[in-house]
Amino acid sequence: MPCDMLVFGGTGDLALHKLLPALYHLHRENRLPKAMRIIGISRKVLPRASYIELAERHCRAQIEKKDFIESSWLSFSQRLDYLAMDAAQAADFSRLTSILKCTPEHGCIYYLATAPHLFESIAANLALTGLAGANTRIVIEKPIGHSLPSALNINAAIGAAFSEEQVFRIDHYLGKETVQNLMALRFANALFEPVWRAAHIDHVQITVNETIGVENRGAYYDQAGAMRDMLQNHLLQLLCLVAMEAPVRFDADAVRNEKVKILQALKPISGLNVQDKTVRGQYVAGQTNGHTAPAYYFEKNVDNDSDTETFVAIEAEIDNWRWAGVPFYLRTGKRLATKTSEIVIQFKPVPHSLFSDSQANLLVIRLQPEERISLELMAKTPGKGMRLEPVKLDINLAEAFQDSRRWKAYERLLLDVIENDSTLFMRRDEVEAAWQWVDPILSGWQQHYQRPRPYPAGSNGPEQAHSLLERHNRAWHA
Ligand SMILES: NC(=O)C1=CN([C@@H]2O[C@H](COP(=O)(O)OP(=O)(O)OC[C@H]3O[C@@H](n4cnc5c(N)ncnc54)[C@H](OP(=O)(O)O)[C@@H]3O)[C@@H](O)[C@H]2O)C=CC1
Ligand SMILES: O=C1O[C@H](COP(=O)(O)O)[C@@H](O)[C@H](O)[C@H]1O
Repeated sequence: MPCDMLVFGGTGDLALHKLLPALYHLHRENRLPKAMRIIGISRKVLPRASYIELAERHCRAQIEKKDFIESSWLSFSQRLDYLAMDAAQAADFSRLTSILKCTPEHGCIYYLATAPHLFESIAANLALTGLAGANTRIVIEKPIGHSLPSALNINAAIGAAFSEEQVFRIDHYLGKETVQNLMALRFANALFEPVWRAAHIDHVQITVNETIGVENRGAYYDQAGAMRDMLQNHLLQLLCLVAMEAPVRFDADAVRNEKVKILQALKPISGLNVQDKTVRGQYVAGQTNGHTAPAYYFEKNVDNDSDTETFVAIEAEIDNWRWAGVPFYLRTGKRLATKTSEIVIQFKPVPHSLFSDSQANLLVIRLQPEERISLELMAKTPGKGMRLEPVKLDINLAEAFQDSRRWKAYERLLLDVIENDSTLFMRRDEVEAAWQWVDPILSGWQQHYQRPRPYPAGSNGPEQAHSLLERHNRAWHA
C-alpha cells in the first residue's frame, strides 16, 4: 500500500544518524513504496531546503562513501519534507490534515523519535484529529517508560488511539542480522536442540560493551542509566531469543508468545538480594582509544553528584524446566576497553574425561564488531601423544555471504514496518513483563545499593563484575 512516513523528532540524533540513512539505503535499493514521502517534524522552524541540507550532511557522514550515490541522494531528497510544529500542542495537529492523505488506499506511518514523555500526547492528538485510522501505524522507541507504571500509562495511551496490530515497539537489536541468525541457528539446525538445556549448558553470558561514553545524550542518560537504556530492552530481548521454546510458526504472535513466557519466568531479584546478584558501576576518568576520557559526572548535562550507573552486570535465572539452575550473566556498560556484543553458551564438561587437558565446549555468537558464530571443540594436536587443544569452527557471516550487503538494523526494521510485519518488534505484554522484573531491582538499588562502583574509562568494568562469576569458578569470556 502506498504510504507516507512522519518522523516526529525529525531533527534529533536518532532521526539524523539512524533513520534517514536507513531510509536512504532502502530507497537506493528500490524497497520504498513509490511515492512515499518522509516528513520530518520538530519545533524548530526550518525551510524544506534547510532540512534537506541537514539530512544530507548527516547522511554523508553516516553512509559509506561507495554507497552514497549523488543521483540516488537527489531522488531520495525529493521524498523529504519538513513541518515545524509542537507535538505537545493539540492545536498544531490540524496542520497535518492538510498535508496527509490518510485514506483507505493510502497509509501513514508515525515514527515517534522524540523523548518518551511526548508519546502519550502525540498518540492522543493523532486520534483526536482523525489520523489514527486502520491504514496507519505508529512506531515507538525504547525505553518505553522508565518503570512499569509509566510503561503501563504509555501503552494505555497508545492503546486508546491505536490497536495493538498498528503499534511497532522498536528494539533495534532485534534488527541485527546475527540476532536473527540466532533463531536460524537454534531452529533450523537439529544439532543444537538436544543440548540446548540445563543438562548440558553450564551458563550463558550476554555482553554488550561499548567504548563510547554518553556523548551528547547526557540529559536523557542521567535519568535512565544502563539498566533502563540497555538491559531492560536489548539484553533481555537477547536473553529471550537464547532461552525461548521453538515457536510453532515464524510469525509475530507465535514468536512473541514464547518470548514473553521467558520474561515471566525470570526469577525476581529484590531487596538486599541486589547486592549479591547485581553490580552497578560508573566510569571515572581513564584512558580510552589513546586519549583521556573524563569521569561520567563531568559529562555534559550530567549531575556532578550523579548516582546513575553506566555499567550493570546481573546474574539472572529462569525458573522453568529447560533452564532451572543455569545462570544467565548479563553485562553492559559504556567507556569500556572494547566494543563487543556477544552471546556465549558455555557447555558442561564431558561426564567422564579420558584426557587430562579436555575443556568444555563453547559457542560464541558475536554480534559486534564483526558478525560471527564460533564453536570451540577439543582436538588432538599433531604429533605423538594425546595432547588436546580447543580449535574453532568459525563462521564469519560477512565472508560467508560476501555478495550481499550487510543490512543495518534500522533498515530491516523500517522495511518491516512498511510491510506490516511485527515479528521483530516488542509486544505490549513483553515490555510490561520486562519492567516487572526490572522494577524491583531498581528499587532494591535505591534502598541498598545507591552508589555505583567506580571503574576507569577504558577498563573492563568494576572488579565486582568479575567476582560475580569468579565466586562460582567462572569468568567472563575474554
Ligand atoms: N539517539 C539514539 O541513538 C537512540 C535514541 N532512542 C530513543 O529515540 C528517541 C529520540 O532520541 P534522540 O533522537 O536521541 O533525541 P534528541 O533529543 O536528539 O531529539 C529529540 C527530537 O524531538 C524534537 N522535539 C522535542 N520536543 C518536541 C515537541 N514538543 N514537538 C515536536 N518535536 C519535538 C526535537 O526537536 P526540537 O527541540 O526542535 O523540537 C528533536 O528533533 C528517544 O525516545 C530515545 O530514547 C533509542 C535508541 C537509540
Ligand atoms: O539503544 C541504544 O543503543 C546504543 C548501542 O547500539 P549499538 O547498535 O551501537 O550497539 C547505545 O549506545 C545507546 O545508549 C542506547 O540508547
